[in-house]
Amino acid sequence: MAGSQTLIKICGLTDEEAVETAVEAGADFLGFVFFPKSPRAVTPERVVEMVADLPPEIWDEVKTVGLFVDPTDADLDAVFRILRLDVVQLHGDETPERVEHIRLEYGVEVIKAIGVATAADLDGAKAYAGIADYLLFDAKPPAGADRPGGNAVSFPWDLMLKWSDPSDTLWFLAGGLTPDTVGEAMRQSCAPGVDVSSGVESAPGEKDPELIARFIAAVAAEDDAA
Ligand SMILES: O=C(O)c1ccccc1NCC(=O)[C@H](O)[C@H](O)COP(=O)(O)O
Repeated sequence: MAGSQTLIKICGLTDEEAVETAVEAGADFLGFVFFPKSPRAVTPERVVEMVADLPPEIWDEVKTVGLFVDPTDADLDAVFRILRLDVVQLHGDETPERVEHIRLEYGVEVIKAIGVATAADLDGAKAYAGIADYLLFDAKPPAGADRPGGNAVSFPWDLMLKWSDPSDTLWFLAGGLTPDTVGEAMRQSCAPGVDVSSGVESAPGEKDPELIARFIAAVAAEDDAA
């Protein structure tokens, strides 16, 4: 396992080979999408199958993330009855109070996604700093998109240099990253973590193991060079 300083989340995993590649290459977070309209949507039963053959010792280093959009407690219960997740990613309009409730009620870490187009969007994120365990800064969806994330769209990475947070909550840069762009994105944003979905796919919902390995190697190379 390679391992790197910058946290790496591979999101929208849908098959065993991609999961194994992500783990072997050194991903820190494995993301599974529980948003029915997504081409990456999975069931909790399917996630149980996908991770079943991973060596148990990896769970000291790797976290499972379930991605939801404005979930009710019933939505979360339906997944947690079958699958124990380490982290819940909230990609909708969840309030800080809702983030806090989910952390306490489900005993999980929470990643709160924040849509970014301009520096003004960073102001709204401050309400979640120190409440969510991690923030994830993602591009706002294009007009007419049928999902709030996973759209292969970027925002200006250097906007993140304007982010200041006394609580030092860890954060991910997301949105349209690829193996070819992630190094430059890391240099421009100084992100402590990076997240990718579309950029490691051959088609929506079909992860490409080679692209996953290249993405993680590119992050490690940038870490080594820094
Ligand atoms: O992936 C989806 O289909 C999705 C659906 C609903 C909300 C969020 C979704 N994806 C979020 C992500 O995969 C990432 O956290 C992030 O948006 C980066 O995606 P990408 O631009 O595809 O790399």
